[in-house]
Amino acid sequence: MVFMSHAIEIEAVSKRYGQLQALDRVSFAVEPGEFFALLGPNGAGKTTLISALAGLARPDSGSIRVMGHDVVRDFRDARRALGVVPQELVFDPFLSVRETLRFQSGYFGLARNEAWIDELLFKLGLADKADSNMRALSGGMKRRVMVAQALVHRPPVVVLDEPTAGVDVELRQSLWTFVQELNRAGTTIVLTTHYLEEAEALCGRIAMLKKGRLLALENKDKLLAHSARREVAVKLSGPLPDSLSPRKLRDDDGRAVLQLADLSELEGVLAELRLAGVEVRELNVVEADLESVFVKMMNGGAA
Ligand SMILES: Nc1ncnc2c1ncn2[C@@H]1O[C@H](COP(=O)(O)OP(=O)(O)OP(=O)(O)O)[C@@H](O)[C@H]1O
Repeated sequence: MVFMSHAIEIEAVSKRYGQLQALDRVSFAVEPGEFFALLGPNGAGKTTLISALAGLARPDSGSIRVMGHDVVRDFRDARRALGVVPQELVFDPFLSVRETLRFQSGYFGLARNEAWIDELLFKLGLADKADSNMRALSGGMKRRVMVAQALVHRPPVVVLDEPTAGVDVELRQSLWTFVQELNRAGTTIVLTTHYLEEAEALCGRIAMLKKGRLLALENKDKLLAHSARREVAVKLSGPLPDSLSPRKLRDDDGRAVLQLADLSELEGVLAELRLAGVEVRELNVVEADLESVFVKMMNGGAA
C-alpha cells in the first residue's frame, strides 16, 4: 500500500492573543487534490490559521503538517510545499514584476525558473507588465502578482486568503479559471472568501469557523441538502388559509412565502390549498444557498 499523507493536517490547534482565544482546538484535514473553502465572519480566526499554516504565527498548542511536514519542526519542507496568497498586498515597490518573481524564486533556491515565470505572467495577464515597477501597478494587477508569487515554486498546496477582495469581475473570473486549472492538474486549493457564491461554485468541502472554533465541516452538497431552509413562494387566487399561516415567512410581491422543513411537505401544503378552494397561480421553490446556510450556522442554529 502506498502511504499518502494529507495535503494539510491540522490537529487541535489553539492560539491566544492576550485574553482573546483566536483559535480553539481546531482540527481538520484537507486531502490532496481538494478544492476546500474556509469560511467564517470577520475575526473568526481564518487568517490566524493560515499564518500558522505558513509558519508565520506559532500556535500555543497543537500541530500542523503540510504534505506530511510539520510546519514548526520541518519548516523548510512544509513552506516549500505551500503557496500562500496573502490578504494584504505585500511587495517591494522598487522591484519590477519580473524581479519580484525572480526574487521569490531565489528564496526557494530556484535559479533557472524563467520559463515558469513567463508562463505565470502569461496566464495571469501580466505579460505586458513584466518590466513595470510594482508601485506603478493598479491594485488588481498587484493582486495578480501576489498570486504569481505564491505559485513561483510550484507548490502542491495553495492557500488563497480573500484573493478577490476588491477585485473587479473580470479579474475574479480569470483568476478562478486559472485556479481551477491548477486544481484539475492536481494542486490542492484552500480558499477563504467573503463571496459565498464563489465558495459555492468552486469548492467541494467547506469548513466554517466562528470565534476560533470549527462549527462545521461538510461536503458542500450535504451542507446544502441538510439546510432547513426550503421555501416555496405561491401566488394564490384568494387569501392564505389559516391552517397555513404558521408557515408563512413573508409576503413577496403578491406571493406568500412559506417555510417547508423539506420538499415532501409541499404535497401537504397543496392539499390544504385545494381543501380551502384556493387556486395556485404561480409556484416557486427556493432552494437553500450557501449564504443562507452560513447565516444560519453563524447565528447559532444547526443547518
Ligand atoms: N497579532 C494579533 N494580536 C492581537 N490580536 C490579533 C492578532 N491577530 C489577530 N488577532 C485577533 O484574533 C481574532 C482572529 O483574527 P483573524 O484575523 O484570524 O480573523 P479572520 O477570520 O481572518 O477575520 P477577517 O475575515 O476579518 O480577516 C480577531 O479577533 C483579531 O482581532
